[in-house]
Amino acid sequence: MQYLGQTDYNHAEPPALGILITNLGTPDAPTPEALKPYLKEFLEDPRVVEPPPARWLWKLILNLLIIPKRKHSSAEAYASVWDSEGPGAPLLNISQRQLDKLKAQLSSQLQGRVEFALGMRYGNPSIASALRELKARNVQRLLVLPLYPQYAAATTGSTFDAVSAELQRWRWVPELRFVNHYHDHPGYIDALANSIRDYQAEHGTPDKLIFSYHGIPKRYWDNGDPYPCTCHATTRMVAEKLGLAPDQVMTTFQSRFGKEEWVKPYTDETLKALPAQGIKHVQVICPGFSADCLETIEEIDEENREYFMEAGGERFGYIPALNDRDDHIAALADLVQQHARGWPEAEGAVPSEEELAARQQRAKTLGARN
Ligand SMILES: C=CC1=C(C)c2cc3[nH]c(cc4nc(cc5[nH]c(cc1n2)c(C)c5CCC(=O)O)C(CCC(=O)O)=C4C)c(C)c3C=C
Ligand SMILES: [Fe+2]
Ligand SMILES: [Fe+2]
Repeated sequence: MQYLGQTDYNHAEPPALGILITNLGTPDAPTPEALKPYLKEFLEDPRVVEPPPARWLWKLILNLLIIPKRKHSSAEAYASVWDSEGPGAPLLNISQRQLDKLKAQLSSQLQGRVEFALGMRYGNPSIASALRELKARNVQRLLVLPLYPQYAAATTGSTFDAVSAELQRWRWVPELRFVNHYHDHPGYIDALANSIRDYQAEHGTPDKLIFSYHGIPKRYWDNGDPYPCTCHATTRMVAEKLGLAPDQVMTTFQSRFGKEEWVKPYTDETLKALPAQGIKHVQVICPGFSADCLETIEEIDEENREYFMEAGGERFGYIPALNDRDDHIAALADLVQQHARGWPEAEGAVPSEEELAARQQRAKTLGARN
């Protein structure tokens, strides 16, 4: 095994703090050909589908039965949300805007050299490519911020796997910090509450405000995944902030995959049942999605809207994800600042002119060789 190293390392170049933001990722195009490798990478991840004891059997079923069928329906769903601007996938476009705004906000707030990159867990730009970009910019301290507010092994845990798999290949491993979750961060809760107020100022208040989170199989929760509990915590904190009574809000789980039981209540079944209980006006917010994507635009705002209206609902509102709202970016910037504290150089110990000159001198003497 040849570890990745830089043989012409420049000792005079000041080291940088790297901020890597990540999200789930998206196919390169809304076509069955592009969906095939994306779904394969995604669904072969053992953090996502914790495989039965015979892993080879799951891979066989996945590649021979599931992907050949699903790549067509998924491509169709992606085509319906594909943007005409930017790279196309909403998740990627929005993530890029989040990165640019976070960079603009933090560059003036953090001291010393700071470099930023965006990496996707599946598809492109990959986490490995983003890390190499940061390495090329002399990042020696790394802060990873997965844009999943609630920790889940399938998302945050899997991101850790991808980051560490890449770093295991490096000769000079950077110092590493990894944000685990921010489901209860005051800035995040405020931004959600503000986004609800903004939406309701225009569209009125509903009979029920539904907080819909991506689900996980119930088995994962039974085995110790904290995810459903932290989803409930986010709902409770936002409801308290808005002064809403417990019966005015509800937490549900969407995006089931496969036949086993997932955490309940299910978003789709709830929306189909509510009109018969006299709840005719709902608004849905998806706080677990930091950016709008297939699962919010197509699944909630199209598919689930239809379920509700067909069941006798009268008004359905989808409250957009926090995306690149200023208060969301401010919350993320605060999170980065909190986690970047206490690193000697990140605190502002930028090398002095004399130190830089001395480093240059040493570099010359050493022939700039590592
Ligand atoms: C067993 C399968 C899946 C688990 C577990 C799972 C957990 C999980 N996912 C997200 C966030 C997103 N998922 C997205 C798409 C998506 N998810 C699954 C399956 C599982 N997810 C599939 C097969 C897909 C692909 C789309 C499809 O074919 O239906 C997305 C959207 C990506 C996009 O490009 O827009 C996000 C975001 C979380 C937060 C989570 C566990 C907490
Ligand atoms: Fe998912
Ligand atoms: Fe979905």
